[in-house]
Amino acid sequence: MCVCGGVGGGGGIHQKALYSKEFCDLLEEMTGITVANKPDLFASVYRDGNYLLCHDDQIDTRAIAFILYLTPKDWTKEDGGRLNIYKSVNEDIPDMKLELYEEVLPVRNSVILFEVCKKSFHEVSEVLTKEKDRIAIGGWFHHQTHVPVISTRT
Ligand SMILES: O=C(O)CCC(=O)C(=O)O
Ligand SMILES: [Fe+2]
Repeated sequence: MCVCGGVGGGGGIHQKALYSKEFCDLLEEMTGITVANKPDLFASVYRDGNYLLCHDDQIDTRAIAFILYLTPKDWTKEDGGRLNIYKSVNEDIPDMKLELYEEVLPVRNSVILFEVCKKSFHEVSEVLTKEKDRIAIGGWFHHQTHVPVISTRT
């Protein structure tokens, strides 16, 4: 499952809101996954020439990944830095053959959420501009109970 949305009202994402029961309940309503209310958080900056190779995010009890883009307002397709989401063609060996499912432009103040699972392959394509930084805040909500990791790729 993969959801894209906007952050309205100029409020942005606050740590307090992310750590609230209300937000976890909303995630559960949207995804059917029960998560703990202590997500890991990270901030990232990709500059000209930076990229992230394809991976599935699976580590420990990660359940739902989220990324909020804080890119300049005028980020375009030509600037690169897309989040490419792949779909697995082979059910039994998920990383054997991947097809591009969606290319997400990191639009300022947009949020993407996706389930972390053995098929959640994605990558960040190369940033192609010297003028703009691809800044984002992201993280992972964890399963409340332990779910064994199938693959050790990250
Ligand atoms: O910045 C993004 O769009 C994705 C980053 C990512 O996949 C990661 O940090 O694991
Ligand atoms: Fe990732």
